[in-house]
Amino acid sequence: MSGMPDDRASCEDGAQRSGLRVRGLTAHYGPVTALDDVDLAAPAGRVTAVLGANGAGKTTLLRTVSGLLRPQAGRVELGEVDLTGASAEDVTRAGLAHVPEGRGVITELTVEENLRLGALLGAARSSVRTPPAIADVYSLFPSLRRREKQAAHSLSGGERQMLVIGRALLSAPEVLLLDEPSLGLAPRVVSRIFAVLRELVDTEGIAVLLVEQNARSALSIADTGVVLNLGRVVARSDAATLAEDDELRHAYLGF
Ligand SMILES: Nc1ncnc2c1ncn2[C@@H]1O[C@H](COP(=O)(O)OP(=O)(O)OP(=O)(O)O)[C@@H](O)[C@H]1O
Repeated sequence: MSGMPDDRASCEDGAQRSGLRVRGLTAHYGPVTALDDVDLAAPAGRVTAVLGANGAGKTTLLRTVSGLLRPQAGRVELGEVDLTGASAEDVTRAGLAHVPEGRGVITELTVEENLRLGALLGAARSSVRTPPAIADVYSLFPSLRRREKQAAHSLSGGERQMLVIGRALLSAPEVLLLDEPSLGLAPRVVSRIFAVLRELVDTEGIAVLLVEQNARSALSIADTGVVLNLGRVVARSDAATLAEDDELRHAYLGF
């Protein structure tokens, strides 16, 4: 893809490490406007939470950023690289990993085989960012190591979520897009996954864009939050300020 950085020097210049930026993003499904002129930034080394009720546009935002849906207007930028309208494959190659809602593991493959798929993508990006080893993912999520030879369909919901996050990390992303990673999981499992994410953001400088209906949990690990309602940004602030805003919490965040 034209303009994509292809060597370490361009990365060190900050071409990608500054994270994700979305400007004026507008997306429709036929007559339904799902995103309306959305601006947001997910900087490197930060967790940015995208919050809002059912139908606010959160999933559409991630699908548009990751190239699954073409926007009607606006721009998606990774550092200085314009990814607007790029294919999902080019977006992944540029360093954006999308973990969709619903735990997209390949159930017939073993845990290790699922992880090897991520490692293939990471190998393709190794001139830009050093990918972790599969052993590193097992260190982050020890329960995956215990099940490395098992088919992914035998995993619990929490383990599946760990597997898809692990697979995404192996692709050596600059930006990790996570759609509802806490959905259906026990609070203890959510805390474990969020703690790992926080550590990765702090140590590796990855940018995380975290879509959550569970606003309270999301704000507990996020640096900043953006609140969507009917496809528009209705609030943005640091996480602590959003968590303390009673009016906003009652109107949009459900806690
Ligand atoms: N495939 C689709 N076709 C038509 N309309 C859609 C489609 N997907 C989403 N929408 C509509 O777009 C709007 C935004 O939906 P979206 O799924 O992005 O919201 P969300 O905030 O992720 O909500 P949820 O948490 O329920 O997934 C909603 O009005 C929804 O009904």
